[in-house]
Amino acid sequence: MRIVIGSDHAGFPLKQTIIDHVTKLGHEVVDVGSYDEKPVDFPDIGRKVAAKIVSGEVDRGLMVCGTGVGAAIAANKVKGIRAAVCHDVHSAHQSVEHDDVNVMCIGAQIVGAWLACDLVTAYMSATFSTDEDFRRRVGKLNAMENEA
Ligand SMILES: O=C(CO)[C@H](O)[C@H](O)[C@H](O)COP(=O)(O)O
Repeated sequence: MRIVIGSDHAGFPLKQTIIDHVTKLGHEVVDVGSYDEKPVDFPDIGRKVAAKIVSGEVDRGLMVCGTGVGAAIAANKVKGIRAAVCHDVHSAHQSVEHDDVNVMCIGAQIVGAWLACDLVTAYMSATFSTDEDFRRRVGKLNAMENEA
């Protein structure tokens, strides 16, 4: 798969570890920054991550900020994005299997490097279920984007 990754300054220290891990898993990574710990606003990075997915340039995304929360809020503002903070391995794969999550967000101030890599392994190995219940629910999420 092709993966986009982005972080703010708080997520930057964990980003390269995740890039190395995703690469080791056999995926291609597009890094949209940040490239150092100079403060940046996570919505600006969320916009860049989301754009790569919506354009079809990549298959999925990863975002790292301090908590993962701001990253998820930002990415979810973009139509076509289903972002979730995942700090446990079960959510990391079920979010894809049931909810077709396409941006997993991690808090670099919350989890360490080893758990982050396990989360990424679970996220990257998961696929969206063909179960009609899950498909219908995600269809309803998509429909909500076109309301109001
Ligand atoms: O976690 C975050 C947003 O949910 C951010 O990465 C920041 O850590 C948080 O907003 C705190 O900001 P600061 O500029 O790093 O103090």
